[in-house]
Amino acid sequence: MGCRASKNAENDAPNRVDDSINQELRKAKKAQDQVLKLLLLGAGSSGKSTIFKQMQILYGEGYSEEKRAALRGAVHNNLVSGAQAIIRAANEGVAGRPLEGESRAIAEKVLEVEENVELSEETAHAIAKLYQDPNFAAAWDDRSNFQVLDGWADFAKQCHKFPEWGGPSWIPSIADAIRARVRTSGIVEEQFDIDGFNFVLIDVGGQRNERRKWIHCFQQVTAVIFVAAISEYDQMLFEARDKNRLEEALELFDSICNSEWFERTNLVLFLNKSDIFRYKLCERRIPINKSGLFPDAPSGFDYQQGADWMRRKFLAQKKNPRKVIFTHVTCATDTYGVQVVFDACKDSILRDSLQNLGLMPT
Ligand SMILES: Nc1nc2c(ncn2[C@@H]2O[C@H](COP(=O)(O)OP(=O)(O)OP(=O)(O)O)[C@@H](O)[C@H]2O)c(=O)[nH]1
Ligand SMILES: [Mg+2]
Repeated sequence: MGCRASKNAENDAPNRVDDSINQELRKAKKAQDQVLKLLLLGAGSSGKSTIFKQMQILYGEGYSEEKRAALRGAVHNNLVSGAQAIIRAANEGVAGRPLEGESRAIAEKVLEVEENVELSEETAHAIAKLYQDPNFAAAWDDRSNFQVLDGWADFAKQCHKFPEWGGPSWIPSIADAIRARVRTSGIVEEQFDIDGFNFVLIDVGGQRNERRKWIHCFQQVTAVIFVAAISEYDQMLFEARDKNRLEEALELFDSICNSEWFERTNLVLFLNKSDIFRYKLCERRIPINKSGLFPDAPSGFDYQQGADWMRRKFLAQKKNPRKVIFTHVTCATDTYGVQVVFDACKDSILRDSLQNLGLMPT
């Protein structure tokens, strides 16, 4: 008997180890079978789709030639419509100074170009020439006064290289593809396998008329990534020209972070467009309270103080003191920067969702 007892005791030990390994493996498998749903929310133009593109580059199939070629038309439209907006703003006295002489004649031609038309050599060179005009440049500098794409100059700087850049056989670079602006309408989603975990990333349109569609994605969300463009403190909404963009982003964040839908959902706040924020605040010295709407903002031009104020201002919208919101200052056009930030988010999202599933000690 003694011998059997001792034999059993000997056999028990490896079984317990095997059981606990199996249990851990089952837990890990269960965790990996979970679909982790990440929802990108935020106002129009805040940078949601740019983050989405970066995730495709970092964790998806990347940005193939085919995908980039499909964005040629978008880049052409961004370039031409941006130039037209600047010309109108200059000539109508909204920004900069009215164009004169040869530039005025060139500008008239550019205004005649229709949307969705292949970029011609004449238009490319006309825009390259206008880009050198001081009155046109002054209007571009005053771009907070009207609606124009933030990254327009990245395209304008290159169009003198036509046809190597912008020509019929040109394929946008990855940098051009990241900057190409196509307003999102509806809901776009893609699945990514990241470190063996199954993430679904959902991108929605952020302009006001798009937001009624958001509710369709609100169920079983693992984490909301709210994207706010902190550089837009002196700009008006595209869809409502009397509404300050930062004020809109704060109100929207208020409704999301206090929403019953997301009571138990991880919330990550991206304070985005940090590069433009730095340029506006430190180089152009545009005060955060230029609109008069943010009297509690720092009056100086220190980047860190400004970014810290933005963080506090957004977090002050939160009504539940127990709710944890992870914040990151981001530049969505910088692939490496997005990777670093996403790595940090991913770890906290995974830890939290595994705890919620009872797969990890709290
Ligand atoms: N310089 C700079 N540009 C950015 C940044 N994030 C986004 N952009 C640019 O801002 C523009 C708008 O970005 P999108 O990603 O299309 O914005 P969105 O939030 O998806 O906008 P909707 O689809 O209308 O909701 C694009 O031209 C981007 O290249 C950033 O951090 N820095
Ligand atoms: Mg979008």
